[in-house]
Amino acid sequence: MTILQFPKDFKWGTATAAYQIEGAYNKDGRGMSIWDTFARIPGKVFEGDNGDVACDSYHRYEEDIELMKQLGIKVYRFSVSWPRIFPNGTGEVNPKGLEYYHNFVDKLLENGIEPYCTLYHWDLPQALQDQGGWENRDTIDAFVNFAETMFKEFAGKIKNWMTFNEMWCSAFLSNYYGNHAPGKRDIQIAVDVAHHLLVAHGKTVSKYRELGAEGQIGYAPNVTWNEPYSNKQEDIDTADRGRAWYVEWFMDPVFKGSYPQFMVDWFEKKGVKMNVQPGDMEAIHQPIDFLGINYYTGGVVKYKENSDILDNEGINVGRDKTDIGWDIYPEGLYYVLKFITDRYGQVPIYITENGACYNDEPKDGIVNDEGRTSFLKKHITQLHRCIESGVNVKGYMCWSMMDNFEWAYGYSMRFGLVHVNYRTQERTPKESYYWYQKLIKNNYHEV
Ligand SMILES: CCOCCOc1ccc(-c2cn(C[C@@H]3NC[C@@H](O)[C@H]3O)nn2)cc1
Repeated sequence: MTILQFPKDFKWGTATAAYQIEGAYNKDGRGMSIWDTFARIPGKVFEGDNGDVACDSYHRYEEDIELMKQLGIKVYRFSVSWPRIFPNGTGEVNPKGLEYYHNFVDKLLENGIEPYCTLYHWDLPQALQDQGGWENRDTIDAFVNFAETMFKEFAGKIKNWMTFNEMWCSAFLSNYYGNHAPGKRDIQIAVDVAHHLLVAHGKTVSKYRELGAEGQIGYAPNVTWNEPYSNKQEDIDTADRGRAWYVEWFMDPVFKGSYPQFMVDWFEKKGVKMNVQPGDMEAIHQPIDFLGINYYTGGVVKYKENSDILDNEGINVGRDKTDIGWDIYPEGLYYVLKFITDRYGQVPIYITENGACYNDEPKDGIVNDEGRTSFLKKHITQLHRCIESGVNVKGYMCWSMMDNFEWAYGYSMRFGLVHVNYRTQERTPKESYYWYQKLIKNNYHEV
């Protein structure tokens, strides 16, 4: 047996997001978000599920934090519901919204758990969407205003901030594929939204520096690793596009101050214009303190003309899959993190999401989710390879602390270390919870 020892101060944690767990959608002054609206459109979400109640964590956060304490996590990644703080997106602050997050963060700190706060995890106030949402550049300043309010209100309590979760999903899944809110299907809108999100990120980082806020700030892109189906140049090129759509498109502007030219050329060939205003790239290109990485899966891609925006199609090469149908590809984590480090240097990295969907149910009070434990073992092994290879990994946050609203899949797909009975709200730690508890206690993984 070999011991894979993690660094002494490695930050083991878990992650969730407001719309997916809080519920209380209309409680204490919260305004509507685009996901409240989207989930109410027939056919958009599995069986018409929505986040009205979710895991009811708005009322049960003390119980949830007790489960986190027993798990032994050092850090907890959560997101703030923008419409709970600004029901109309801007203007009047909702004091009950601030009060909720003060109580929540105080309880985390009381239990020795460091809060890692994501400012935007997809729940844009509907009032701003009514003005054009992220297509409208005015939303950039609305976001900076929201962020500034949070930085000032939680100064000294929250010292780890992420601006945006998975910009690729907010831009392309939501405005090109249309699977997520607001559900548009227009590549030009998607590219414009991606750009506005990046400008909002950069302006928020600048505001954070201007305030002299204590702590660190970063963001959390989602990445994948695409292997070419063959050594044909057309397959290699399409695999590069597949990677760059998630990695370079959202990281080059931050770390290099420019978009990857080969992708700009590709999008322009597909009829997309780059609507970049003077000063935008400089605004985006602000030094950050850490990079969050969300990794779930990777794939093998083959060139196929006009198959979709990248002219590539995924090929099923027979890898095992989780219950949501995603390939289990742990090595992809190693390859993508090495690629990122080679391209952008030793930026501190936190795995801000990694986890698996397995829909096991309790039997006699036990949830034997061995698939999830196996997935975690394989990915944590690859993470150790990264550390051994010089990747500056500082922490790992398992997605997710508990089963929750998995967007268009509703409650049909379970990613939690803790099972949630949505009828009774009973929480049941799964066997993977106990494996992760031991890993955290030992700070090593034995293979
Ligand atoms: C139809 C074409 O499809 C192309 C790829 O489509 C997807 C779908 C989904 C994802 C996806 C989902 N998740 C999990 C969430 N991360 C944040 C947190 O809220 C989790 O719930 N990460 N990535 C990526 C790509």
